Amino acid sequence: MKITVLGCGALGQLWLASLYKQGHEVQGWLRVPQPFCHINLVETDGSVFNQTLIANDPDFLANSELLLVTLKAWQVSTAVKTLAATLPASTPILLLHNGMGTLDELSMLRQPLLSGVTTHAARRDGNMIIHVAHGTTHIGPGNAAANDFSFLADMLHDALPEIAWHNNILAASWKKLAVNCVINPLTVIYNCPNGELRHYPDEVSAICHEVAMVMEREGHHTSAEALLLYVEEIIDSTRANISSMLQDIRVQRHTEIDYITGYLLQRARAHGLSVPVNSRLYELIKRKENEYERTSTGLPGSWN
Ligand SMILES: NC(=O)C1=CN([C@@H]2O[C@H](COP(=O)(O)OP(=O)(O)OC[C@H]3O[C@@H](n4cnc5c(N)ncnc54)[C@H](OP(=O)(O)O)[C@@H]3O)[C@@H](O)[C@H]2O)C=CC1
Ligand SMILES: CC(C)(CO)C(=O)C(=O)O
Repeated sequence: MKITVLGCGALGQLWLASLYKQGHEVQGWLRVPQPFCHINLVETDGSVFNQTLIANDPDFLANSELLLVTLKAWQVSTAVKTLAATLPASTPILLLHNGMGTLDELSMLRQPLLSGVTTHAARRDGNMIIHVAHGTTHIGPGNAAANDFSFLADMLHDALPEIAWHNNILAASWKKLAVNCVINPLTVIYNCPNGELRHYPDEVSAICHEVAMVMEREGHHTSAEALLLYVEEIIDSTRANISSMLQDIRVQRHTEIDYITGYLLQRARAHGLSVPVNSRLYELIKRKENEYERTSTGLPGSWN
C-alpha cells in the first residue's frame, strides 16, 4: 500500500519503520519541507532500524492510499486541512493522538476519517527514537464515510500489532481521555512520575467522578468506580513514566491540555454540567504554559 505519514516524531517514525519493514511504500511528511526523512529507531529488543525515506513529495501524496497522522493534537487540524486538498477524496485519513476534538475540527473533510488511540510508547533520545513498550492501537471510524474501513485494522496489525477495530471508537477515546485528564495535569502539578499519583487518591477519584458524569451525558455507559479502576491500572502499569504533558512543560513546549481537559470542559459546558476539579487543573496548566508562551504568537486558540 502507498502510505504518507504526517509527523515524523516518536510515533511517526515507529509507524514509518514498521510499515516499511512490512513492504509498504511509505513517505514521511515534515513540517519544514525536505526531500528525505531519516528514520533511526531502536526497537524494544535493542535492534536498530536506520533508513532514509522520501518526504514531502506531492505526487506521492496525491497517489497515497492512506494518510496516517501522528501529530500532537493541536497540530492536526491545520496540517491535515492543507494536505487534504491534494489527497484523493477516497483516501482514508487516520488520526492517532492523545486528546479529543480534532474530529469536530475536521468534520468538513470529504475523505473517510478514522481516529485512534495507542498504548505503544516511544520517545526521542537525541536523534534516535526508542520504542519503549509494545501496546495496542484502537482504531475506528470518525465519520460515516469510514465505516467500511475495518480492513485497515488487519493491514496495520501486520505491521505493528496489536490493532483493535471498534465500530464505536468514541468509547475507547473517552476512556483514554479519562486517563489523560487524571495523569497528565496531576503529574505536572506534583512534578512526578505517573506512579507517584498513588499518593493522591482523593484528587484521582474526584477527576474520575467528573469525567464519568460527562461521559454518561455523552451517551457512553460507564461509572466513576469503573473509570477509577481503569485509571489506577494505568497509573501502575506506567508507574516509571514521565507523562507527555510533564515532558512538554519541562522543555517549555505547547501542551495538549486544550484537547484533553479543555475538551472535557467544552463537553461539560454543552451539557450544563459543572466540573470544578478539572476546571482548576485546566487553569493551572494554562497558567504554567502561558509563563513561557507569553511572548510567542501563532499558536492555536483554546477551547475555553
Ligand atoms: N510517543 C508516544 O509514546 C505516544 C504518543 N501519543 C500521542 O501521539 C501523538 C504524537 O506523539 P509523538 O509522536 O510523541 O509526538 P512528537 O512531537 O514526537 O511528533 C510530532 C512530530 O510532528 C512534527 N510536526 C509538527 N507540526 C507539523 C506539521 N505541520 N507538519 C508535519 N510535521 C509536523 C513535529 O516536528 P517539530 O518538532 O519539528 O515541530 C514532530 O516531529 C501525540 O498526541 C501524543 O500524545 C500517544 C501515546 C504514546
Ligand atoms: C498514558 C500516559 C499517561 C502515559 O504516560 C500518556 O498517554 C501520556 O503520558 O500522555
